[in-house]
Amino acid sequence: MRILLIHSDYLEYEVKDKALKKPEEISENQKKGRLDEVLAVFMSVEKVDEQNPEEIVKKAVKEIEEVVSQVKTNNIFVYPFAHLSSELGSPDVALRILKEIENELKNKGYNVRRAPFGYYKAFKLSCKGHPLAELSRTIVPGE
Ligand SMILES: Nc1ncnc2c1ncn2[C@@H]1O[C@H](COS(=O)(=O)NC(=O)[C@@H](N)CO)[C@@H](O)[C@H]1O
Repeated sequence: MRILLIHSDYLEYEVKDKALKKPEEISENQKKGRLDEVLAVFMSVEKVDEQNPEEIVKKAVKEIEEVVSQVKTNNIFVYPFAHLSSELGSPDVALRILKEIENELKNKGYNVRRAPFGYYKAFKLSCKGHPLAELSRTIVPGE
């Protein structure tokens, strides 16, 4: 999994068109979303992650929690992003992993939104620009 973490004044998105034949089913109020004072977490699930999705979920949550504590926010935006890797995992596994990451973070008490999966989306992001505002992580099963 490749992760890009951007500490932002806000992240807002608007769903445009389907990017997959069968994107995630969403309600009307999921077509637009915004969080302020947020850690935006863009994630590309990779083929190798399919070897042990549960381990990837745990490692991703650990990495996200570490950054959240450093930048001192409680708001997290889980954002499916297919452009951080050339070895993408299957959409089904990717969606399952992202939903589990969302749920684990919610269970830990964070305020979490997740952008819809399988759609082209317009988005606006306001990076804060401090030294820890732009971070990336790579996690793989086993290591
Ligand atoms: N492995 C993945 N990790 C994260 N998001 C993914 C992944 N696979 C699919 N998605 C989601 O599905 C959308 C489309 O994925 S995609 O790989 O870019 N596929 C396409 O764009 C297709 N139109 C052609 O393959 C992405 O914007 C993202 O929302």
